[in-house]
Amino acid sequence: MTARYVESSRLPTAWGEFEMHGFEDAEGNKEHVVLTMGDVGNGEPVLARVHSECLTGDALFSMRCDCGMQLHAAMKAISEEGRGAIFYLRQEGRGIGLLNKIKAYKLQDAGADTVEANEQLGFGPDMRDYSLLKPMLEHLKIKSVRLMTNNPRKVAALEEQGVDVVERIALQTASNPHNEKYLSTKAGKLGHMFEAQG
Ligand SMILES: Nc1nc2c(ncn2[C@@H]2O[C@H](COP(=O)(O)OP(=O)(O)OP(=O)(O)O)[C@@H](O)[C@H]2O)c(=O)[nH]1
Ligand SMILES: [Zn+2]
Repeated sequence: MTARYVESSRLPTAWGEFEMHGFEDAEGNKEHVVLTMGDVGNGEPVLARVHSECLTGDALFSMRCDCGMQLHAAMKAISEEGRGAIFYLRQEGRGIGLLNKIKAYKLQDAGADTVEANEQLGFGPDMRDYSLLKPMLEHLKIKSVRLMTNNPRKVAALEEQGVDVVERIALQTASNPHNEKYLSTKAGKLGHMFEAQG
């Protein structure tokens, strides 16, 4: 997959002013954004988050997952450093799309875990393709990152794009009764690295 740079603008947010860079991915017919703060192209490792779209968590305050809280935590961390980048990839539902994610939630309400629900719908557990990061990283001249994630596959994916992941920073948010099973499936079946919470 590839993405074409289109335009940039300012984006003032609750966590300060970011620069928003828009990319178009003709293959997936999707529009993606990268939010940056400070000079990310100066060669120093960039505090970065690769965030997969989650309409329910990012915009609708869902408590079924930790996406919204992770996005806010990443924006806050970047604003505190005054420098960083958030790659906001439109790969809703780990790449299966919003309507299929709703179908997966329905199956989860009947007892399936996140991975089983995807499989029952005929999808792999994680359909995301990170190759469209490459043109974004090149455009922004980012060669090394300190990556905020619990997902080892994201670290591997960035390294495959030729980016040096000099550090992985855990991005842990609080669990609640609605997302406990989701978080434990991520740790148990998807290899996410969570530290024990007291
Ligand atoms: N198919 C499916 N996708 C989900 C479900 N819950 C959340 N998602 C999607 O999962 C994506 C977020 O990925 P996660 O696996 O939660 O976390 P991650 O981004 O890989 O890892 P971190 O960097 O640690 O956050 C978003 O695109 C969500 O829409 C679910 O139950 N089923
Ligand atoms: Zn989510």
